[in-house]
Amino acid sequence: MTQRGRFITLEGGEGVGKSTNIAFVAGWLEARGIDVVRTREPGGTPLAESIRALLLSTDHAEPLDVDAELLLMFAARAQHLAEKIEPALARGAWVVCDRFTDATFAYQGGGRGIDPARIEVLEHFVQKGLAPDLTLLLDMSPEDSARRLAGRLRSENTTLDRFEREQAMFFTAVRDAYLARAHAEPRRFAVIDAAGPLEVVQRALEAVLAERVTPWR
Ligand SMILES: Nc1ncnc2c1ncn2[C@@H]1O[C@H](COP(=O)(O)OP(=O)(O)O)[C@@H](O)[C@H]1O
Ligand SMILES: Cc1cn([C@H]2C[C@H](O)[C@@H](COP(=O)(O)OP(=O)(O)O)O2)c(=O)[nH]c1=O
Repeated sequence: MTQRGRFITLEGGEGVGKSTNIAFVAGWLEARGIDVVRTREPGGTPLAESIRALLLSTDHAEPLDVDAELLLMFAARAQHLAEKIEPALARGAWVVCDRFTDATFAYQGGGRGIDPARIEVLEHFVQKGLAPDLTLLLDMSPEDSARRLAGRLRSENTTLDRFEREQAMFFTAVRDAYLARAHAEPRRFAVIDAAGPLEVVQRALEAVLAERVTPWR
């Protein structure tokens, strides 16, 4: 029987380096012969990416209700799990995902102020017990990440999405919620200081992967 794959997630605030480092994590695993599926949330399948577009859009005249936002996150997640994550894990591939449910607890829980107990109800309903095996939390102060985001905006000439338009207080609450979750589940989480130069961040990631992943093989 094929051994089920492992599920690794990358988390953190805006501009902490998740997209940059997901390639590094996937490459590290692939170099060790692991079949890796790289994906992201919200999104990861065509339909879930359509829900993502709706969630990030600033084109609607009416505000998006916070519960509607929460339900759309989980609707995208249900689709992503059914179409991509579960089949990949079942065939023995490892899934490396840019954000997952910890982001919901951080953004919709910490940022928007939704009671975490209500988020847990949806977590159980949609995930039916599935949880990441390892979560790499890239941690950085909201001030530093705002500076990085500003740099990216200048170089790529893009506009801010619906979340990126939030105020500093929102991002502080997001960070605090992430750190509280990492503190509560130290065996699943590894917190990595993301404020340093890329080589330093990647050396820290490599150390965590060597320590946590090697015993699984
Ligand atoms: N350690 C680092 N030091 C400096 N700049 C970085 C570092 N990691 C990523 N960046 C840059 O910061 C910006 C945001 O990184 P990105 O990977 O897109 O973050 P995220 O996916 O978390 O939003 C990009 O312009 C990226 O090149
Ligand atoms: C997965 C997820 C993302 N989000 C938000 C965080 C991000 O602002 C946005 C899109 O994620 P992402 O593309 O990772 O943003 P960035 O690369 O700018 O850091 O969706 C939630 O609010 N809840 C969730 O459950």
